[in-house]
Amino acid sequence: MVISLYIVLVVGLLVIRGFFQGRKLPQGVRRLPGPKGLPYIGRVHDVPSQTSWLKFFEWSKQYGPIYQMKIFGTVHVWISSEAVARDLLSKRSKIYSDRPMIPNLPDNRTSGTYLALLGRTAAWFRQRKLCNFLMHASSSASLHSYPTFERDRFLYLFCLWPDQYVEWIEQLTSRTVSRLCWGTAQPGQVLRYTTMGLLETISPSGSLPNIFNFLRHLPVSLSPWKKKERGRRALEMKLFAANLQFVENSLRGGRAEPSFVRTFFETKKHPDERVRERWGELPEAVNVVGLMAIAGALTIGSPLQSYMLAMLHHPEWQSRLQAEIDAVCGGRCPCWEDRERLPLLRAVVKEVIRWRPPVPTGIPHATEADDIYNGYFIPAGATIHALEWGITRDEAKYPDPETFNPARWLDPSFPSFRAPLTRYPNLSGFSQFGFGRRTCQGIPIVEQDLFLAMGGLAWGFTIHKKRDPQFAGRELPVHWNDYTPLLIAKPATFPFEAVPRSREKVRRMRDMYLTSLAQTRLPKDMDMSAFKLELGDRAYCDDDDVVLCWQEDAREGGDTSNGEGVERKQECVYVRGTGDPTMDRGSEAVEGTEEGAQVQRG
Ligand code: HEM
Repeated sequence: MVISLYIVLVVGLLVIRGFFQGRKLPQGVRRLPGPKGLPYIGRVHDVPSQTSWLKFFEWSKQYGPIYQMKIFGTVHVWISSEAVARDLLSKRSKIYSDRPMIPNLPDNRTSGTYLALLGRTAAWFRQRKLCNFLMHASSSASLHSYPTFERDRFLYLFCLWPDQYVEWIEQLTSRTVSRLCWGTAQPGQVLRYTTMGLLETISPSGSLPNIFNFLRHLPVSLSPWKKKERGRRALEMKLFAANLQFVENSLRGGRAEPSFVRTFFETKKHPDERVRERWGELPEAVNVVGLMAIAGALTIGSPLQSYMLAMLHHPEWQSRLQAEIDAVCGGRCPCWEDRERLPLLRAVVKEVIRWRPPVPTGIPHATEADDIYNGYFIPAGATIHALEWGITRDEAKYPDPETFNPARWLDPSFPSFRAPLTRYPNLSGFSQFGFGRRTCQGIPIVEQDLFLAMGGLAWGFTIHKKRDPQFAGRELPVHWNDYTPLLIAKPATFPFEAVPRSREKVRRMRDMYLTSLAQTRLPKDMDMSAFKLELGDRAYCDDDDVVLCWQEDAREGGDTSNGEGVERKQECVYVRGTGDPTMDRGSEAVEGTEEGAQVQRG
């Protein structure tokens, strides 16, 4: 009886909704073109679960730079032209700056937890202002050199164990944002894990309810997605609370490193009450900082891996880049202060992002009112996708778009060229970071991280295709475009050889690593108790998914280097049974142990 009533109610609501959405349009106004689909479900069956952006781009070639498709009653608009995206998302941002509801995280617009997913609410406005203030304070202090210290650590670990490149890249990015957020790299590994889980929760291809949205009505007991998200969120909250506790303890001891949270606390001590109150209350600041950590933990790793892919397929650009770095830096590794004199390195950074957009489908906006654009009707409540993959393939702006060609940013004959080369190319205002009022706020971090890491890789290594000794040294094939399907896409792993360019450079890398350790190690008596997550802390509810919690001990006398190779002593943060090979790899070493294990190589 209850079920029948429920079905009648749902069908009734759908009919009413269909009636309003199917209403007559004003004279001379048309609906956007687009692929016709089956009633109600639209063309959902035609969207591949892998590299969906290629299909959306293919449709844009057929239907034009802006087209629509109805899926489960919602109008989805796809934009593949930067000009159209700017016309709507930037110039009409008053009605195009909302976010759609995510079926697998249905309170995303209102809960205030994740700024990037909030609707255009007062909380979003406040949080964005705070985010902006914290970013500005940190970037005007050159991000406290954290990206350099972490890059130096990364290069030597990559040199010792290049096969584990994904691990080192993701440690680099998650440790850097952890330090920016909380003044310590300690949370980096758990942050990676909880962020990957959140990506699955919100990505269309990550959880079934995001495609078949009626599944969101299932009770928790019948919904593996809800259970998984609850467990993930519980761990994330525990992590953020531990991080806050750590900063508070460090402040009490007068030894807090610079961080977003420290900056926030400092404003609370300001003599002027208006300044004290300007940035809101602590619980909201904890969420804002947490979101900034999430936003930076994995995104930056994607272009770093794409850089390696690009160098494997285009060795000529690697040689040119090395020549530029050698000429300008005279044998030392590039540093952030060199940026004006390294335009090719900046062009490579930008071209990697253009060639393989890290967020290829974009993060959707939503409309708050009906609109008419060039005679086409866009209804209120539509989901608007700036298809970043398509935008970077606009032949008018990027001739021969499939070719990786950094010259398009350096040579005046290309439409994307901009002078002066001491300043351009840079990432500011680049379409790949979104549009209008929702533009990405992490560009200073991305810019510095990528410049230093790509520059360091080109300085230290020649990356080339691996040869197979069993087949007369034949080159092992490397894919061009096999990317993971979540909202942030990263390349599937590939074989390669990373040859250090000289013995001298390896020696320098080791010195840089040791210096970075010395500069970043915390005093011996530092209170790290906040980070003692328990062995077996559950991240997910499935029995297999157990967080083992390794933490690198970064105190004096903790993480040590024996001067030859590197000895990694870890206490706890690892994850089993996630199906993610990156996560699984470390678990072998800790299986069955409580204290952790020593991993020694090199
Ligand atoms: C390669 C790295 C990154 C890429 C490609 C990227 C890209 C994007 C994109 C496409 C959006 C959506 C813009 C829109 O809706 O129009 C976005 C939003 C955002 N990003 Fe990033 N991002 C990156 C790294 C970061 C980092 C390191 C941070 C750290 C603070 C960050 C913070 C944010 C925030 C706070 C938003 C939400 C803005 C809002 O909704 O108001 N991003 N990013």
